[in-house]
Amino acid sequence: MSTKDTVWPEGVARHVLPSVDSTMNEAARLAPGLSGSTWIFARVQTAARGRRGRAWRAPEGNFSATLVMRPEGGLAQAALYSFVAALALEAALSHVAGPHARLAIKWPNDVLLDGGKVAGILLETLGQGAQLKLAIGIGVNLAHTPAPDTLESGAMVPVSLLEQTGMRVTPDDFLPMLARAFAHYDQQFRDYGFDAIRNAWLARAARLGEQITARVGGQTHHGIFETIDHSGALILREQQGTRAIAAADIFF
Ligand SMILES: O=C(O)CCCC[C@@H]1SC[C@@H]2NC(=O)N[C@@H]21
Repeated sequence: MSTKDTVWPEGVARHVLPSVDSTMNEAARLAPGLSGSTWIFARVQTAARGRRGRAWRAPEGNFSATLVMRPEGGLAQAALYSFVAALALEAALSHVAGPHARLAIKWPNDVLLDGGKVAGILLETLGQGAQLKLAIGIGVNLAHTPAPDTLESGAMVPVSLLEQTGMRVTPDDFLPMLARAFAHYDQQFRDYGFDAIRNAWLARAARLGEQITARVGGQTHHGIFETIDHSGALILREQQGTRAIAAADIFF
């Protein structure tokens, strides 16, 4: 690790907790009193959650944090931060794992390493109107993976950075790298809009141009993953035409 790795982005605050139920819950508790962007970081979470109400394991040695911030463009743009966060997470992991690590982003925001899920992102809005804030929760399997019997059928195989690369990175060391990468992509978004983020995201997308399956509610759609549109929706080319999918579980 070089001294540059520990540099903290200017104007961003952080709260460090030894243990918490969930950094998302702590974000909701603290948000009304926070004025600027703040990372809420915990060494252990006892009741962490994933997308769609799923449980998320967050033992000591894995990375757990939630960034509370004001989204550029308010509620309309808030969901686009899913892609900003995924790019930042991929960049921070690439920084620690090296340029040859096989990293990719699975739509919308899971980060894959060697084809397995190494990190997940959960977005929640807090407050309304002028008080609107976004909580971006990030969990990374730096050292541990959940036991196979805790996974839903069809879930991506979980992997850890340690097991795939042999790299030992502590959550405390990973936090400034991720915070810097996020500040970089957030600035890109503010300066150049979603197009810049979309292009960078597409360059790292898993299975772009390949056959995938999207499960939306009770319906299953098979097709070619063509692109993402300007709202971040996945464009699936089916035999009868293209379909824009705003939210789904994706299977390879
Ligand atoms: O892939 C997913 O389902 C998203 C997982 C998000 C987990 C992180 S860990 C930090 C933050 N606190 C939580 O309770 N969840 C998110």
